[in-house]
Amino acid sequence: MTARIIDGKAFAEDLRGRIAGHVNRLKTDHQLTPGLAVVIVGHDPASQVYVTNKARQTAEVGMHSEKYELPETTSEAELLGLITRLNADPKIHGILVQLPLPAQIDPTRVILAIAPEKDVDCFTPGSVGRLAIGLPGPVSCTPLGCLMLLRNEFESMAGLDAVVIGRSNLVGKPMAQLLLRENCTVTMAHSRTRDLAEVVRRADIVVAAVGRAKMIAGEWIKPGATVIDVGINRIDAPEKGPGKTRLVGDVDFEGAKAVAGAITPVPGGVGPMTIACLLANTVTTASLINGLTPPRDLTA
Ligand SMILES: NC(=O)C1=CN([C@@H]2O[C@H](COP(=O)(O)OP(=O)(O)OC[C@H]3O[C@@H](n4cnc5c(N)ncnc54)[C@H](OP(=O)(O)O)[C@@H]3O)[C@@H](O)[C@H]2O)C=CC1
Ligand SMILES: Nc1nc(=O)c2c([nH]1)NC[C@@H]1CN(c3ccc(C(=O)N[C@@H](CCC(=O)O)C(=O)O)cc3)C=[N+]21
Repeated sequence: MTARIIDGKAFAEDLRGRIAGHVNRLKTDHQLTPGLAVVIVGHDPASQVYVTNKARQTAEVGMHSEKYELPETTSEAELLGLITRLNADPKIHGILVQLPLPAQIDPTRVILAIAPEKDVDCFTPGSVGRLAIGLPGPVSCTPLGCLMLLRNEFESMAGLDAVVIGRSNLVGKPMAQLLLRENCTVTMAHSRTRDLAEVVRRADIVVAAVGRAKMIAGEWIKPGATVIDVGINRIDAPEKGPGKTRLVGDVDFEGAKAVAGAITPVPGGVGPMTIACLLANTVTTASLINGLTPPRDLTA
């Protein structure tokens, strides 16, 4: 069996088209231009990829975008000061602070400083709580993107065995919540999981969000399973020339493709969906801040 390749890039393009339509309507009917501020501190390679692709696509859908690139040595007080200014800025409806942050900055303090109504990453306690009890609001961008791709694959996910590898607040935990909401039987795996291969072997749906190049082997995958690869890892690519690199996921793509039913590639899978969902969340928060009902087709 050779897996079908899930084209996240095309799906995201379609989603961005719908977002652009909503942005246009907010502009003409309500004189409202949704605005997104992205803050990056230091040089995490996955964050760099994210920022580059995001700035262009934000402009393409007609939104206002601001980018703050702060040096690795930025203090926690400086970052909190910037967030306070963005919280008060009426042009800004979404604030995204890229993780990971350098060691001198406590991510929890930063997350708690973000105005809840501008929390497009779904990081703050209120947003996380709403997601957990099933109330409407922004949903973490990457899990939302994965969910949209999965819903496109299945008429129903009820009763399927799903394993999420990784338990971060950014990806693993909210992903598990969404799969549970789809009535999957969800297993969460992490660095202390015993016999990960055996856990993965049982799964009809595998979501890998670890950050280790090709660590999920093809032989671990159940024949016919759907594999969603969230990982973004930059590895050396001497075949492209000296000093060149390329992006790979957490799954051994070639190995898994031979057994899986469907699989997302890296690049071109989850990454573009994350960006589209970030834009969708900014439309949602811009609407809510202005007392408007957010478009239903952009949320979970
Ligand atoms: N494509 C996209 O749009 C996005 C991609 N990413 C990428 O996804 C990956 C994960 O991101 P993020 O969740 O933020 O990462 P974190 O580093 O916050 O979390 C990694 C998780 O993987 C687990 N883990 C580490 N080693 C192993 C192992 N050997 N076996 C099983 N589990 C392990 C950790 O377990 P423990 O908790 O026990 O330490 C942890 O829960 C990264 O590559 C990141 O760049 C992230 C966001 C969006
Ligand atoms: N607060 C916070 N929220 C995040 O959502 C977040 C974060 N911090 N820190 C970093 C990770 C990483 N991440 C990516 C998103 C899209 C691509 C992406 O667009 N990927 C393209 C890459 C294309 C290319 O340039 O080759 C693809 O996979 O096709 C990559 C990485 C979001 N993250």
